[in-house]
Amino acid sequence: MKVGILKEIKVLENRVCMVPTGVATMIANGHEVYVENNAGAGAGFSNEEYVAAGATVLDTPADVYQTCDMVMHVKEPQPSEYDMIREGQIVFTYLHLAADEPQTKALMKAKSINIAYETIEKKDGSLPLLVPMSEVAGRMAAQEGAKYLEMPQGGRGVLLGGVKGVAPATVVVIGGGVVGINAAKMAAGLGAQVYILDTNLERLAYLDDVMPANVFPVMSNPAILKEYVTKADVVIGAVLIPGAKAPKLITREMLKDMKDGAVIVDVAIDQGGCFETSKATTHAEPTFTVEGVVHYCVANMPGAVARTSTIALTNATLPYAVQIANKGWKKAMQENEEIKLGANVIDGQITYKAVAEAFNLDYTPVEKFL
Ligand SMILES: NC(=O)C1=CN([C@@H]2O[C@H](COP(=O)(O)OP(=O)(O)OC[C@H]3O[C@@H](n4cnc5c(N)ncnc54)[C@H](O)[C@@H]3O)[C@@H](O)[C@H]2O)C=CC1
Ligand SMILES: CC(=O)C(=O)O
Ligand SMILES: [Mg+2]
Repeated sequence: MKVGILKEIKVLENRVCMVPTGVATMIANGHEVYVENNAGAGAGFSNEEYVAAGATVLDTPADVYQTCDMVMHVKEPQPSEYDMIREGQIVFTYLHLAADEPQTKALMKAKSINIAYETIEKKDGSLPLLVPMSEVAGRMAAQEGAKYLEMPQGGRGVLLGGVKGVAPATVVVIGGGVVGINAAKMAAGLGAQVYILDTNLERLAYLDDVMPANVFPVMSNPAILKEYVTKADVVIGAVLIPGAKAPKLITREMLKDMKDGAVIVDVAIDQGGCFETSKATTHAEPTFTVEGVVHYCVANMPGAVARTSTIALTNATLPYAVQIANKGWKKAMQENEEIKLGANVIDGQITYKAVAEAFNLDYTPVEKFL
């Protein structure tokens, strides 16, 4: 198969979807790899390293889409690419379709085979291609919360860990999954008083076992949410219903009771965000303020630490990319339930239920195509 490595084009997105050692693995499996010019430069991987690994460098994204049977990205295809995607072409990347109707319709129109990293799911319900970036974004969320609490950044001027004789900041994490546990761990390490809210009792029990003494797992419900965001200096949004639009848990009205200069970090923004007032921002202009509350809503947080993130992401994606390339998408899905759950839009039809539901469009089970 001809495999294409596209350069990321979102603002300040420096990750790349395959490192040179990954290219060597693909080639050892009998495939050809085509890399867009300088695709790895932002993460510190030169064209020369890709060529040494056996890849061919192509000038433009159009060349990559034109040449390859499967194209890979980190982030979702951007509008400038929609018309380049070819019928029957495999597109393997994060898609986050439930938050993006224009992209969903563009991929339907393209009749391509769109496999989303974020809905590939193991038997135990874990999301192996989301986990590494959730670890990064969770850890970053505590850092960003600390940074935007500083007065020059618009925050209320509270130091996360406090100092002797002065209480630390209160951090409320909504969602105790991978993002949540990583955010809580970092905020706790800096000395904050951390509350981690989830609706899954088993998960709360686990968090209670593994979290340090300054992290308090709490069963979430609307009344508890209202109470805890009111006392928070930082609120981190980290909920997920796989593949679906994030539930709006914090309303504009609730912000009015929050402290002036408090900070929201809505990590769930890639799925639409869990605050009513969230809208996606970029690393160039990460924040805005509503009702006196600073909102940080960057949909590609790990792109800011591209070196760490690229290596962590490609460690996880490569084995799946190799399987899809070796077997073709149909056989890969027939033989591996995890990859089958990655099918979001196939040949013009939506094959992931939560995406169809997000836009009230028809759902077609992927089995129809296998
Ligand atoms: N902005 C960015 O750059 C990035 C965003 N993300 C996003 O962060 C979000 C969280 O991802 P993960 O932690 O990996 O998911 P996860 O599946 O590990 O955890 C989600 C948690 O939310 C909980 N939950 C669901 N509904 C809830 C509710 N109503 N109230 C309280 N808790 C609830 C679940 O029980 C689960 O423990 C996802 O949308 C993911 O795509 C991940 C990486 C980067
Ligand atoms: C998961 C995701 O949205 C990211 O890594 O950018
Ligand atoms: Mg994202």
